[in-house]
Amino acid sequence: MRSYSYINSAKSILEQYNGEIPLAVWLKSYFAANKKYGSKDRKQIAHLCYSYYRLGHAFKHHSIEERLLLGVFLSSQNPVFVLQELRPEWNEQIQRSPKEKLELVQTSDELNKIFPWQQQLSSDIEVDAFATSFLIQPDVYLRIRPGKKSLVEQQLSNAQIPYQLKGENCIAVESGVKLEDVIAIDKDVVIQDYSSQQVLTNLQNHLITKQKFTAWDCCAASGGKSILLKDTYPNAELTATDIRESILINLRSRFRQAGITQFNSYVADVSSNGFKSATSFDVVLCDAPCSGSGTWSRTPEQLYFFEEEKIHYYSDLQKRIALNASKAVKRGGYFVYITCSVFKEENEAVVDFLQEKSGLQLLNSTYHRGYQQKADTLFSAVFQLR
Ligand SMILES: C[S@@+](CC[C@H](N)C(=O)[O-])C[C@H]1O[C@@H](n2cnc3c(N)ncnc32)[C@H](O)[C@@H]1O
Repeated sequence: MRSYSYINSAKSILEQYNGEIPLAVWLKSYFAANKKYGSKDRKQIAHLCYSYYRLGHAFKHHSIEERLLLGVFLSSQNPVFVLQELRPEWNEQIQRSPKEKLELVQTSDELNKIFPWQQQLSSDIEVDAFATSFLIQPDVYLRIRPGKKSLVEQQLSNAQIPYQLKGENCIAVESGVKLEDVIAIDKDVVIQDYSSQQVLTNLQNHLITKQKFTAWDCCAASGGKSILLKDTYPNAELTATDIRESILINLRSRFRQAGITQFNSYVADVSSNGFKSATSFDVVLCDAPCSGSGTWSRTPEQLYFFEEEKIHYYSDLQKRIALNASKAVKRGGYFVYITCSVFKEENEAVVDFLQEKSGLQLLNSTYHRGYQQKADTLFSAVFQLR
């Protein structure tokens, strides 16, 4: 295919896609229905589409074609086929940093427009660095499970997969690497973002124990934080709940792989009026549903399609879930509130609300800032019921 065909195919996709389902899922079924694209074509076209959304709300007055070229220039680090033909002078500058490249092409301050919700952004997040991070594809991270480090390093080396150790038990690999055939996922490693791996460090500063204690992961999804908790505190007696049975089926299957056999899991809508847990726990984890704004460089289509009103929707839901869940904390026990959002209304405002309404005392709160290291940004706050 020629460059202009790639541009036209990407343009046609962008005109049809409306952001309702993840772009990766949408593209998969689009390419399955359009067999004429070979694997190289699919890669080029997908890269163009993702690059378009990486611009967020910048360059909105440009045509789709021009935005596709700008997007692919600003968010690629290696020469790109379409630029070779259509903007060879940009390909020569491709290895410059996104900020330098923006200076080459911008007519006004477009960096400020990539992420337009600066009023809602937490003051702990550096605006320019955060906006620039959308132009960079984050890495994929593996958390090595206890006792598996040398095995995992050996397996990656044997398969000649380049990797980088980031701290004791974290490995970064480039996105797109096929890992399933090389490593036992969930048994030996968990695919988990770098910042996501850090969210229990504040709890670990307060709760240092090898003893048994009870823990409830009240928004467990498929159990990423639950497995982290069990690896950190092997004697934790875990209960995992979620509003969706379908995701708990995934959790049970992952737990099987992970060798976690003793646990409770059931469906619970923790936001509902009058919800009350029948049991109380030493530790409650509340990894609440959120805008996901700290993870949008993985899913830049969400940056493009996000509607500001959603921030209030999530904040309200988070307050209801967190307050209901906080009532299940035993005296002396801990409550950990987590989101992958960068909006203060979803984080600092929920912490203030909990301090006012729940009787919990805030011990610490942190942004786990991944935006300058090709990772997600998460927020965590640890409370205690004294
Ligand atoms: C951010 S995800 C949790 C991710 C998970 N802890 C992990 O590490 O993989 C939030 C989860 O909250 C669940 N959820 C949404 N509303 C809920 C509610 N009212 N009660 C309980 N869970 C809810 C969602 O189904 C979703 O799985």
